[in-house]
Amino acid sequence: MGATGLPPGMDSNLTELAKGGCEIDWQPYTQTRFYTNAFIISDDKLLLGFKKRGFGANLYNGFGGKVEPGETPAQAAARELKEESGIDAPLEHAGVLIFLTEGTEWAFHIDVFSARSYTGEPTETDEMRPGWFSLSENSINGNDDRLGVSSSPGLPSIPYSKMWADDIYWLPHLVEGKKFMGRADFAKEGDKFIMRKFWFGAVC
Ligand SMILES: Nc1ncnc2c1[nH]c(=O)n2[C@H]1C[C@H](O)[C@@H](COP(=O)(O)OP(=O)(O)OP(=O)(O)O)O1
Repeated sequence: MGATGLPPGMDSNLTELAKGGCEIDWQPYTQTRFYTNAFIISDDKLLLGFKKRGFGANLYNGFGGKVEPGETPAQAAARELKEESGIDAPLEHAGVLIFLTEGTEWAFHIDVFSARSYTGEPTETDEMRPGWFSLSENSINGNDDRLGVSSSPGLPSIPYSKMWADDIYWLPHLVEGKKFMGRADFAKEGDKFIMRKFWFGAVC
């Protein structure tokens, strides 16, 4: 923990939402690389993409990627959303996720965005297969989404067991329209990423 009791890399204006994992030190890092991640909410539905290749393949996630030189995070988020799902949306900043993997000297700084409307039709691309998931309170949105029963006809509940392990701690907060910041340190075991330590806070 830093001097304020928050993990390194966090702003000071945060109220703890969730923390856990092993009693280990936060992984040190010397560089930061900037990424984006965007989530579309429409009525009681959430749009996710199934990542077909590359980093995070076979997981559901928001749409995003690297911030290119000369871009703001908001511009990168809009571009990545269009490239990966075919849609445009009035994205608003929703939070920041600092994400580390064991053995790397750098941290992902992921600016997370959300929008409550969009234009265009979500379309499968080389990288992502978009799909809608129910946000209804009647759908079971815990770890075992296989048992999920959605009240949005035909829609499954949010597939947390097939998403990055940190998402369950901040995505419900984003869906409620609240801002967050947090950190998750992962280890790599074979081709799997295991979350070792995490901390998430609400922005006051
Ligand atoms: N732990 C965790 N939770 C939620 N989301 C993420 C993570 N780690 C992550 O990396 N992400 C997100 C951040 C980004 O949206 C993607 C990673 O981007 P990706 O598309 O794989 O990046 P590149 O392929 O390098 O970039 P582009 O080529 O798309 O610019 O996952």
